[in-house]
Amino acid sequence: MPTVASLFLAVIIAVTTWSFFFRARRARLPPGPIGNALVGNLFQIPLHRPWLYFEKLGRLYGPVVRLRLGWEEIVVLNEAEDAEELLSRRSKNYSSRRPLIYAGKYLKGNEALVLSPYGEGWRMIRSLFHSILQPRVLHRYEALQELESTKFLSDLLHDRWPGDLFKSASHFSASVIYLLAYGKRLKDDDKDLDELIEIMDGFVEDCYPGAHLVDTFPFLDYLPDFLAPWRKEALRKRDREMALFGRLADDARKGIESSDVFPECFASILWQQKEEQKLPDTAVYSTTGELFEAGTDTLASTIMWFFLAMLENPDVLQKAQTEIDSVVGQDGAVMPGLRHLEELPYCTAVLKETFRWMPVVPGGFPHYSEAEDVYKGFAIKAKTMVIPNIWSMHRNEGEFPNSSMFNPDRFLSNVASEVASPSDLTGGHYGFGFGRRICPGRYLASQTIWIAITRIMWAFRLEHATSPDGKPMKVDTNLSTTQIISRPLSFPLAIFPRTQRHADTIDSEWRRQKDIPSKELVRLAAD
Ligand code: HEM
Repeated sequence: MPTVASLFLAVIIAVTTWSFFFRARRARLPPGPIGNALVGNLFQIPLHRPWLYFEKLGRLYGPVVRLRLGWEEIVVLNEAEDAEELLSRRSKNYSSRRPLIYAGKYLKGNEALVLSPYGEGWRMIRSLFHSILQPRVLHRYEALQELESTKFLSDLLHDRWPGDLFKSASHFSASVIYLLAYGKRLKDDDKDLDELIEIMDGFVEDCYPGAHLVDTFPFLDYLPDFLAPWRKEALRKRDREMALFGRLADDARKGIESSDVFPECFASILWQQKEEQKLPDTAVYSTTGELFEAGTDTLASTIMWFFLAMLENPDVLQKAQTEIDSVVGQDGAVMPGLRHLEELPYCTAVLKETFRWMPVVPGGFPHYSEAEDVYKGFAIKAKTMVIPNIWSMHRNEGEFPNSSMFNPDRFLSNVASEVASPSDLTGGHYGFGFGRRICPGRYLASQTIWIAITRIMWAFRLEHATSPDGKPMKVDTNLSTTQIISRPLSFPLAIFPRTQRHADTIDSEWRRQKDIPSKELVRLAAD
C-alpha cells in the first residue's frame, strides 16, 4: 500500500513535471536579433526611422519580432492582423503604457493621457477627450473648420509665411484645435504656436523607446541630482510647458467668467472637473495642453505629406480637380465645403491614401502588456512593450499592392459606398493605432484634413519650384523627421491659384468670414 507521503510526493512530481513542460512549451519567445547580455538590442535599434529597421527584422524573422532594451521586453508587430488580434481583440491585456521616467514622471508629471497606465485615471481623462471628439458632436465644428480652411487658402495665396509651408499648415491645424481647447481664435502673430512646435518636437523625441538611458535602466532614477543632469533638464522642460499651458488655461478661465470665449471649450470642461474631482490646477493645464499638442503636429504633418504627394503625383491632383469641378463648377466661383463630402469620393480617397502612404506615426505608439500571454505559439511576457509598426502594415503588398505608390484609386471602390459620416472618413488604414488606445482625435483629424486638402486641390496648381537656372528642383521623399511623429523635411514648392477667379473667390470668402466672433464658430450642445 502506498503511504500518504509517497502519494503526496507523486502528485508533487507530476504537477512539477507538467508545469515544467507546459512552461517550456510556452517559453518559446518570438524570434529576433540576438542582443548584448547587458543592454539587449539597445545599440541595434536606430533612433533614426526605427520603423524601417523593424520592417527589415520582420522580413528576416517573421512578422512578430522580439527585442530587448536592457531588461525590458519588446515585441514588434509588423502585420495588421497581429495588431488587431493582440491590441484590439485582446485589448484588456494590451492597453497600458510602459511607465516612462524622463517623459512621463518628470516632463509630464504623470499627467499625460497618452502615457497613462491603463486604469481609472486614464478612463476618466479619456472620456473627457471623447466628449468633445466623438463623431456625434463633430457637426458642431463645421463652421470653424470652414473658416480656418478659408484662411489657410488665403495664407497660401498671399504667401503669409514666405517659404515656410509647415508654419502655414501648423497655423491652420493649431487654429482649429486652439479654439476647441481654449475657446477663442489663435491670432496670426501668436508666439505661442512657435513655442508649442518646439515643445512638441522635444516631447516626441523624449518618449521614443531608447531615447533616455534612465528609461532603459530605471535604477538610474535613484541617482542623486548631481549625478543625474537629465532630471533637471526634464523638469526644466516641464516648467516651460506649465508656463505656456498654465497661462493659456488661466486666460481661458478668465474669458469664460467674462463670457469672452466659447463656453464649452475643453478648458472650461476641465475647470469644472477640477472642482468636482478636486484635481490640481496642473491637471487642467496638462490635459488642455495635451489636446493642443496632440492635435496640432499630427494634422500639420499629414498636410505636409499631402503637399509632397501632390507634387510628385500631378495626375492625382488633376483627377481630384476634375471631380471637384464637376460638383462645384469649373469657373472657380464656388468653393467646395463639407456639404459636398458625399459627392467627392475621390477627394476622400486622396485623404485615406495620404494617411496610408506616409503615416505620421509610422512606428506606432507602444502599448504595454499586463499579464503573460501566448500568441501563435509564442510567449509574450507580462510587462512587454508591444509596438505596432504601422509603416510595415501600410507597406503590406497583399493588402496594398504597389504600396510605395501614391494611388488613391485603391480606396475608391469602398469609399463611394462608405462615406456618409465623419466616422467613415477614418477607415481603410491603421494610422490611428489600435484597440482601446486608438486615437480619440481621429474623426476630428480626418474631417479637418479633408476640408483643407479638398479646398487646396480646388484652388491651386502645385508645382516644383525652379532653381535660378530655371530647372525644377528635385524633392527627396525619404527626407523626414524621424521620431514618433514623422513629417517631410522642408521642401521647395511653387503654389499658384488655378485662375484669377479662384483667387478672387478665396479673397471674398475670407473677407466674409474673418470677423465672425469665436463664439459663433462652434455650435453649442443645446443647438
Ligand atoms: C493626422 C492626425 C492624427 C494621427 C495620425 C494620430 C495618430 C495617433 C496614434 C497612432 C495614437 C496612438 C494610438 C495607439 O496607442 O494605438 C494616437 C493617440 C492619441 N491621439 Fe492622435 N492622431 C492624430 C490626431 C489627433 C488629434 C487631432 C487629437 C486631439 C485633438 C489626438 C489626440 C490623441 C490622444 C489624446 C492620444 C492618446 C490616446 C490614449 O493614449 O488613450 N490625435 N494618435
